[in-house]
Amino acid sequence: MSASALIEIDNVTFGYDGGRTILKDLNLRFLRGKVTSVLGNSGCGKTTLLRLIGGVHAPDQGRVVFDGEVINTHDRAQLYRLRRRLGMLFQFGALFTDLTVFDNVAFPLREMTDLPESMIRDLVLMKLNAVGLRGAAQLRISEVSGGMARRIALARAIALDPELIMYDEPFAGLDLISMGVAAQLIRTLNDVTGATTLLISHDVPECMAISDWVVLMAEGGRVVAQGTPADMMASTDPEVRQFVRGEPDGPVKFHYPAPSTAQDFGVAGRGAAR
Ligand SMILES: Nc1ncnc2c1ncn2[C@@H]1O[C@H](COP(=O)(O)OP(=O)(O)OP(=O)(O)O)[C@@H](O)[C@H]1O
Repeated sequence: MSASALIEIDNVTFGYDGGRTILKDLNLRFLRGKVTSVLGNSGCGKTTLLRLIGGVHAPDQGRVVFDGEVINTHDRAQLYRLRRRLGMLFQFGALFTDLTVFDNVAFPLREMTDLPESMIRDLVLMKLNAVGLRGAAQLRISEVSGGMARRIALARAIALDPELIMYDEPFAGLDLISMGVAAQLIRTLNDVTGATTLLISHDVPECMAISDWVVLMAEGGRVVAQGTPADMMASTDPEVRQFVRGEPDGPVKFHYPAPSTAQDFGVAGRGAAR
């Protein structure tokens, strides 16, 4: 990949509290203006990667670089500056249920800027318009559907015009139509705002449909493969094929290692089991 990376993960190794290594010697680049998806099975370290980029944790080894600056989790002023440039949408990115849709989106603008209320109003309505919910501005969060709530959270995540938008499982719990809408929105918002998007998810078809680049990660933060969605779909690597085609069995086993069923259910060789 070229030099225009917004985020660089250089030889990063990390374990929580110095415990088990979650990411080992990880190297990745996320290019400016692109939508990149990181796919991988549960527990392989995807959320951990987002936390390192957000400066929540520091790597044990290696460095995380944001726009040429090494993230230093001890430098509070730097973190504050970097986080203002980041929009994060977490799986259960809680909206304030007692507030209106409008006030939820206005929240980061009121907290982080000194803009006059008239300008906040215009910005909020613009963001809501971008997610198709300008007309819902005065509803309370308790009155909106799950799919709408996700779009509101999205409008809130982009309220401050972040340069990097990170999504953690943005499709979780959505029905197929809402999922398609959310996916297209993520793509559109990236392109319209000129942001860079990083997405972690289990939902392969949605990620393939909207990403410029896809990274398949496995246990320990091992990068199994990366490439364009077309590259990934055409891959003959059994591990990639299993993942992108959702094949039930392949190198990654469905079952967590366990004693044999015969042993667990007490049916081992009937005659033999006493
Ligand atoms: N705060 C924490 N302290 C200790 N261990 C953690 C912490 N957060 C995550 N882990 C462990 O780190 C590993 C990677 O977790 P992570 O959430 O990054 O995976 P993931 O790929 O995002 O999984 P999922 O797709 O299920 O969200 C898991 O084994 C998890 O149990």
